[in-house]
Amino acid sequence: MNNPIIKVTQLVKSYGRHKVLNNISFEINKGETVALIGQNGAGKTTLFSLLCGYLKADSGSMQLLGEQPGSQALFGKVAALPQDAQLDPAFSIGQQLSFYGQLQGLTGREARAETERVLALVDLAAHYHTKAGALSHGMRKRACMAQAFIGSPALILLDEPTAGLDPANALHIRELISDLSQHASFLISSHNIFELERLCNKVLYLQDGQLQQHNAQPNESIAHLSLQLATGKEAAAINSDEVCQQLRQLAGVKEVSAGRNHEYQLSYQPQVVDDFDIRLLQCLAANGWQYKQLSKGKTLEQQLFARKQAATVLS
Ligand SMILES: Nc1ncnc2c1ncn2[C@@H]1O[C@H](COP(=O)(O)OP(=O)(O)OP(=O)(O)O)[C@@H](O)[C@H]1O
Repeated sequence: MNNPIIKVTQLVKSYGRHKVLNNISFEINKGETVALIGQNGAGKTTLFSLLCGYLKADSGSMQLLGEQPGSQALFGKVAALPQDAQLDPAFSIGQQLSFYGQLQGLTGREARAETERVLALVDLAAHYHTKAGALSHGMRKRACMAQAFIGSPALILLDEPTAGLDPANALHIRELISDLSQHASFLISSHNIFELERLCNKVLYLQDGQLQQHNAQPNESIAHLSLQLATGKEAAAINSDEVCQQLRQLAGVKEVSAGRNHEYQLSYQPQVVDDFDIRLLQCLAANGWQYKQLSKGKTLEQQLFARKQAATVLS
């Protein structure tokens, strides 16, 4: 039997007359790393706050590991990094994280060892005794993240974990999440969909109070290619309708669409021809078109953008 780590059913949350979450339902299973995406104000933090038990829903039900959000039984099993997580500036981060560990039932010695372990994970091992107020914004953020890792929880909720981090630290945190995802399930919100695309195998997309869900895993029966033609002097003469027409004639092609700057998106059935790339390059060469970039796969941005366009057309 499938026992979801998170089960949300027909959840509704309004602020006054503003219905932020309108009857949303979803499940997250053990071992999944799930992205929560949505525009500013879409309701991501509201959903996180509900899951953490900081806010009460108007209606609907939520279960985390079979328990109600905020339940004492979840202490140590579910960890959260809120968007505006803060540490007390007057105390050392080691003291604060150790205290949190002791609240989870660790002895003083165990809590100190655990704090050292999680601070090392986020490259702050040398700052055990540094007061939170003396850390940079990015270091404080990493310290808060370390707190979320204390005690090896089964479910970790991260609201914008890499916002405000420099690229090297953001990469380090992504790698850390990727390593830890072998042992814990993650729900991660971020505006950086490239990072979510690499980390997550499922995407929850909040829009207008509704949730759309889709797998970030590639569909084996349909493959995608992004092609950009060279933008030299001759490129101005390239007729994109003509390019689309020629590409559509290739065996296995399902769909071709033209974007800006001589960019084209192709979807095709890889099982129809096993040398599709070569045939595509032959087609370009035969027409005198040079490619600037050719990349496999469809980015999450393209998937979401396509969904949005479709929704706009339907409405
Ligand atoms: N305490 C509150 N009282 C009234 N309205 C609120 C409150 N908190 C949030 N909202 C509104 O609810 C909507 C969702 O806010 P929320 O912070 O959940 O969005 P978000 O997706 O996290 O946005 P962002 O990406 O900007 O962080 C917004 O329109 C916001 O103005």
